[in-house]
Amino acid sequence: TTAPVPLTFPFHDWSQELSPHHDRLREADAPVCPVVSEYTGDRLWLVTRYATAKRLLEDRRFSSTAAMAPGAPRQEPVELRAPGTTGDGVSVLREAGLRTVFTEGLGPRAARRHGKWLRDRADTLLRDLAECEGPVDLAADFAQPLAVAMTSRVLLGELSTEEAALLRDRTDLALQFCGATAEEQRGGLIDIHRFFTAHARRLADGPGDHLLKRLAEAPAENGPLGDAALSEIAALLLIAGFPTSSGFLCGALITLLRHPEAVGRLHRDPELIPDAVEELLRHTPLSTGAAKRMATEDADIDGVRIRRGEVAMVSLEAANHDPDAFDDPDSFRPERQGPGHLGFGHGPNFCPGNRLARCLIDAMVRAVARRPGLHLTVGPEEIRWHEGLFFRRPKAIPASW
Ligand code: HEM
Ligand SMILES: CC[C@@H]1NC(=O)[C@H](Cc2c[nH]c3ccccc23)NC1=O
Repeated sequence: TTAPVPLTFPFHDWSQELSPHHDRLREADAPVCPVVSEYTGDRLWLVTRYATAKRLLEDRRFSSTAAMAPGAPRQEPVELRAPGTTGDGVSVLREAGLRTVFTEGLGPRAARRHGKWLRDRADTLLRDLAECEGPVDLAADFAQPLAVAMTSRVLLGELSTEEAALLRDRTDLALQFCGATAEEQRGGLIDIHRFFTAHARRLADGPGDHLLKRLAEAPAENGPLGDAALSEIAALLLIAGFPTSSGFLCGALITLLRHPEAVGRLHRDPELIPDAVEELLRHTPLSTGAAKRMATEDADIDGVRIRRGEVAMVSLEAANHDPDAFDDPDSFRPERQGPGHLGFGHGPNFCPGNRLARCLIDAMVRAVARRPGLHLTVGPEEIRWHEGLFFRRPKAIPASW
């Protein structure tokens, strides 16, 4: 008998329909399954069950930093590091003693400070669209401009329309599994690095109260941030904060428009919006890849021996759809009670931007709930998606009132 051919990863589910592999893996006995990276041939472990995912993500023997190191087994075609950079902005922040400034700059106070104008911007964008005749594109003219506004005013400083377009195109190029050669992807990473080498200091010194300014002006333990460190940090804010927010807002919008009765309930009772935001974060798949951790010592997870140096990946979207954790997981139920979702991960690398992201999503949902009757003008299966992106995003969301 021939050994079973291990699954290759990723599963190529570029739309919001989760791959049938996830169901099969969850039903199979092994909650930790061997897969092979389609692009590097590296052998990796994949976790798809909620309980196993939480346990692994809070297990200190599994390191995110080690999984990013050069030469580590990996899912992505090219290492996410421009030549001459560490490719690990989180460690640059830690070594500069700026993690507290960073997390506070993204924390509840920042979310409250920016909440008012984010809601006004979301409402204005949607009101202007409501005055248009015929169908509108909620991706290009609502979700993405809202994500750009947040990235500019909260994270990086005032980006021009051209700069935002350049950065969106280069992050799409760099952060994808297929659709570009390895050389083109490296070029995308280099262009992002070049952009911030040229502009990070100007953005930090420019107008506004954004995070890059707060980091550049903070009294770092090891002296103020040099240009190279500032550029790495700016690239981290972009890569972690922009394609994720933009893709998520688009995906969450589609989920809302497919559930008009839920939007009607939120219109009548806006107090339900925060719970709806959490259910959107559970239900809406964002990453087509997985959160990766390298074992820094041999570890047994659910009877599977993961050896030191091997990399385990957690599919957060599979865990968020685990029937053992969530009743009828594929249905969108804003009033659902139950365990916390893993839409922002779990454990030491839990998303530090989660408060700001919740505030952004809340602003989007509030604007949609104020104008019920908005609906897709195509069937959900007709929506076209950017194929291959790490963070799913549709090419357009045709809608009308
Ligand atoms: C809807 C929007 C967002 C979602 C769904 C999201 C989700 C996540 C998830 C799941 C992780 C954990 C990855 C892992 O465990 O390896 C993460 C990490 C991270 N996120 Fe977010 N995020 C969003 C927006 C943001 C924003 C706006 C920022 C602002 C800069 C941000 C900054 C980060 C950073 C720096 C990390 C790495 C944390 C670490 O490795 O210690 N995210 N995010
Ligand atoms: C190389 C593939 C790429 N590498 C990562 O570390 C992230 C981890 C992650 C899972 N869901 C998220 C949502 C927002 C931000 C990050 C994540 N996912 C990826 O696809």
